[in-house]
Amino acid sequence: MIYTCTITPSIDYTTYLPTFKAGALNRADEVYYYPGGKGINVSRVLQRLGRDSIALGFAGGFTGDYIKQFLSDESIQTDFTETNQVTRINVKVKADTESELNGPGPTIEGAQLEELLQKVKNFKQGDWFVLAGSLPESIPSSFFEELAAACRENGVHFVLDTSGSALKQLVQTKPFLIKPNEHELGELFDTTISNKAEAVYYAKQLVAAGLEHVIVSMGGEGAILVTNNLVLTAESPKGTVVNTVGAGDSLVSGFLASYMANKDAAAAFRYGVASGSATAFQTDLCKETDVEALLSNVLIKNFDE
Ligand SMILES: Nc1ncnc2c1ncn2[C@@H]1O[C@H](COP(=O)(O)OP(=O)(O)OP(=O)(O)O)[C@@H](O)[C@H]1O
Ligand SMILES: O=P(O)(O)OC[C@@]1(O)O[C@H](CO)[C@@H](O)[C@@H]1O
Repeated sequence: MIYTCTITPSIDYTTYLPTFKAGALNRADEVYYYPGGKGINVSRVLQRLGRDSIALGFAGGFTGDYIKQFLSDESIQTDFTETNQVTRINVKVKADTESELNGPGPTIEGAQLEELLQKVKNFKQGDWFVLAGSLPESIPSSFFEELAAACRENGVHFVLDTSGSALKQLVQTKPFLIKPNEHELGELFDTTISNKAEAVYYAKQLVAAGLEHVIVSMGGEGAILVTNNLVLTAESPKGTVVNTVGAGDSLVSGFLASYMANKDAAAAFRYGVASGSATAFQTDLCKETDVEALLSNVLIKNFDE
């Protein structure tokens, strides 16, 4: 089974308007209320690609109920730990520029963390655990290290998509896959990454330190993949960008769905990049037919030093 975990879920209140003026009253033409948070997006795309998963994490209040109902309507199993706080609403403004306003994560009590840890300890060999999204500073990083250790002990593949100091700490647990974007990879090495050659240079250091698959996503520029025996670059397909929220999560889902089917990292990389772009080209997350239609437009090359 694949388990996704979103410590800080959200409702993504996604608004479309021609122009946005800070400090003025703006009126949107269209609005959408999607369940969000990176692990939840991964579960939603996996479901669209024909893979079951169980979405874990913390949810509470009327927004938490909305998220659970929405996922249940999409036939996605959930096993959230209930909090007594209202799950955040993240505001996404799609106008002449894209702006985002994300709320803070919840405060989680010790007993609630313990509940999640016990769930992870019960995973079986060959299961997958995708920990994705921001990890509140109020939760000690030792907790996430315990989750990673439980995965290692039970033969569970650990996939990590987070940022900031949490990424710095957890990269040392040598996940099966990490997928930072170029800014997150830059933060990890206290530098700025501005092209694929630089991304490859730093991703190689992570693989040398024991990570199995490092994908660095670079928005409209595509992505790179480094493993022990592959160094690949991908140019993403061209298209009309509508909403890039969740594009990175779609890349992760596409990679995992394909990798589980064929155990072929290069093919999975192509599928992941196509999934990311398919999401960027529509309001909601991609569907399987959108991904299949873009596959041949992803240009994969071996990286030449
Ligand atoms: N403008 C774009 N045109 C085509 N493809 C895109 C575009 N933006 C994103 N993508 C696709 O989606 C993938 C992931 O995008 P990106 O690097 O923006 O992820 P991210 O920063 O993790 O996003 P998020 O956190 O919103 O999920 C890219 O590798 C690419 O395949
Ligand atoms: O605040 P975080 O946890 O870093 O990111 C949360 C978020 O921006 O990421 C997802 C897209 O990847 C959205 O669904 C969600 O609103």
